[in-house]
Amino acid sequence: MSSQSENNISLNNKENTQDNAIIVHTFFLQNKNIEDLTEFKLLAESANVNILSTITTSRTTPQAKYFVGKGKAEEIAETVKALKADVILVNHSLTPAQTRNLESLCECRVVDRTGLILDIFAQRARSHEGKLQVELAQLKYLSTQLIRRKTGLDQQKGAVGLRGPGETQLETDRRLIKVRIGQLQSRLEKVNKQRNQNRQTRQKADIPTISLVGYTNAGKSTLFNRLTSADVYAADQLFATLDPTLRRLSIQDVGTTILADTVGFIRDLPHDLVSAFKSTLQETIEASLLLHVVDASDPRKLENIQAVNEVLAEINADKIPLLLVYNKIDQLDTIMPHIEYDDENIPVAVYISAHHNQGIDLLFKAIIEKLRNKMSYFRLLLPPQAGKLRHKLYQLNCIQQEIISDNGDFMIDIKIDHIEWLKLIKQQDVKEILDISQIKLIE
Ligand SMILES: Nc1nc2c(ncn2[C@@H]2O[C@H](COP(=O)(O)OP(=O)(O)OP(=O)(O)O)[C@@H](O)[C@H]2O)c(=O)[nH]1
Ligand SMILES: [Mg+2]
Repeated sequence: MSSQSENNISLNNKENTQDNAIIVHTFFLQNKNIEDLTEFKLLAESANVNILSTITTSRTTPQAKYFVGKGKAEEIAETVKALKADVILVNHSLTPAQTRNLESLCECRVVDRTGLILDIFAQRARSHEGKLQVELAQLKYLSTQLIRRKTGLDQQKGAVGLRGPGETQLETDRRLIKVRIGQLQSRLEKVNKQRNQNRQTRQKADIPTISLVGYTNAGKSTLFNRLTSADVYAADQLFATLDPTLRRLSIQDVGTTILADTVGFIRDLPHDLVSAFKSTLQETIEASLLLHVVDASDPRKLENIQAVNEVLAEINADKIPLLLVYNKIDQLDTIMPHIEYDDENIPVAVYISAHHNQGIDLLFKAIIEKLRNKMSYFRLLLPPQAGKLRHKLYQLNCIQQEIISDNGDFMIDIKIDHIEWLKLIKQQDVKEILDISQIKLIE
């Protein structure tokens, strides 16, 4: 695979040696944000690329042919030759034509931001499901980029093997990719079913899931390890975690919960990638509580929070109770571990350092208070002899309405703090009288 137009989305060559890269970043005049470039360099390093040189330029709008201007493109080509670079990494989404034009001018592979993120994902995926998802996302990306592989792929080649008569190579490639995408999707569906079953078992047992979400490198895995004493890979790399990791976590007053560590988010995440990871993010979508971990020492923390909120909205997880966890406060001189409350005295944010073990007790406290605040609505059907339980419900002050039927059954609607509910149904006498199958959740 020495030809530059082959294997475009894979950065690492076969021998798995480090690629030497030139980084290209364009500042748009209204937004001269140096952190964008810093983050891109970190992305490149996370992909195990050796950065030879960084070329920046300013524009008001992208240029159609090369994205950068013609003069800049020539400068890039000269630098590639002088430094013997293997790849050009461009911190934007390029059109297939721009990639192709830049490749032929510079005689060097060109990978854009999406391609780079996909490459990191491909390197990181460990689970069967993760690998399937990455391959699916890569193929979807490849199919949009296909026109670039022009030479030798666009001519009529006649009916050979799988190809239909009169089909061009490009059409064949498209068709094969479509077939493979279909295969991957049906395999993913199977894996997904299994995952759903596991989740349903947990839901039946009424075990709440707490999901760690947040911008990549915020410290989710470090916190996960801190909370569960697990040994999950945490590193100063972007997208260190790809597959979700689940652990039991016992919390005082709440009981058993499941804590989920998840893939980090990043701004400008391609839409296809989000949808490819939807099933991985399912743990997030169905969580009882989200811990949104923020790197409090990042100058762009507000933008990062915004980017994460956008992805949460995209996967319909924006209605789930959420607690902001400002991490890495050891990097800031002025902030001590504390909880921030809203007007109704409900925790909204906790300031901690996962790495230095500061404020973890406060985090637990806030989680308990936050889950306490979560109300559940049930309709119970109680037999006449359940008087004692009915009395308990009255004591808890949670009965909203009660209807007594002719045969003496009680139909009771309750609104109850979720933790109280979990405690209640654990009591032996309640267990004996309450027919779980008769309980209905009311919206
Ligand atoms: N100074 C400081 N560094 C921290 C703290 N928590 C985590 N880190 C560091 O931040 C880096 C990223 O941590 P991870 O836990 O891998 O971050 P993550 O959010 O899981 O990242 P992805 O899996 O890539 O999304 C590591 O180098 C950690 O050691 C903290 O409280 N203080
Ligand atoms: Mg992680």
